[in-house]
This record gives sequence, C-alpha cells and structure tokens, in this order.
Amino acid sequence: MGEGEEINVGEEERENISLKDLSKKLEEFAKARDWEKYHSPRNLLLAMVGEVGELSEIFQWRGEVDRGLPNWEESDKEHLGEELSDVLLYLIRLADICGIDLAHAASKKIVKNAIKYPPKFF
Ligand SMILES: Nc1ccn([C@H]2C[C@H](O)[C@@H](COP(=O)(O)OP(=O)(O)OP(=O)(O)O)O2)c(=O)n1
Repeated sequence: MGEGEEINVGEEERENISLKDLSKKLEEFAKARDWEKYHSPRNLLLAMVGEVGELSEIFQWRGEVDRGLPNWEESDKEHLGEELSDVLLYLIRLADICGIDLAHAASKKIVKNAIKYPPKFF
C-alpha cells in the first residue's frame, strides 16, 4: 500500500464527506500507527490548541484582512486551509474520543442559539 493510501478518498467523496466519515478516517489513521494510546482527551485538546496557535500565526501582524483574502498568495491560502483542517481534525477526534456525536451536538446548538437570539429581536 502506498503512503497515505489507507485513508485516501476520491474527489467526489472529498466534496461530500461528513463529520462521521472524517471521524472514522482519523480512527483508522491512529490505529494504523498505534497512536491510539496518545489520543487521550487532554492530549487531543492540547494538540488542537497548538494548531489554533499555528492558525493564529498566519493572521498575526497582517492587520485586518478582507473577506475572501483577495490579496493573499495562493500558497498562503493553502497553508490556511491546512491549519484550519488541523484544528477541525483534532476537534472531531476529541469529540469522538469523548463519545460526543459532533454533528448532532452542533445541529442542536444552532437551534439553541436561534432561540436565544431570535431574528426579530435585532
Ligand atoms: N499524534 C498525532 C500527530 C498528528 N496527527 C495528525 C492530526 C493533524 O491533522 C496533523 C498534525 O500534524 P503535525 O503535528 O505534524 O502538525 P503540522 O501538520 O501542523 O506540522 P508543523 O507543526 O510541522 O507545521 O496530524 C494526529 O492525529 N495525531
């Protein structure tokens, strides 16, 4: 098997991948490397916060940035996509290890937010 092949996905699957699918891929990734022992809730939380730091570094000292990042180099946008992904992947893995169905929890939270902040109120 080639490098990364065990968790590779096709173009179409990539467009429609769910949080649950990503969660399974992360589980396979950790299992294949015998890294499950490192993926404790606290370790994953710290790893995620570390990645939030790396994400912040991309914006550091740039001043305010326009939506869509019109003046950014493609390489900077690609880097941003990678750091956003690292945060997301650790968050998904953390939720999974804690036994939280993140898609379900997030959907419920959006409803709760909408009740707390009704549109006609603003
Ligand atoms: N024990 C680990 C180590 C890594 N990863 C995965 C989740 C992240 O998506 C990515 C993080 O990898 P790195 O720690 O190498 O971080 P970066 O990719 O940001 O590299 P660098 O810090 O060199 O920029 O790999 C993981 O699941 N479990």
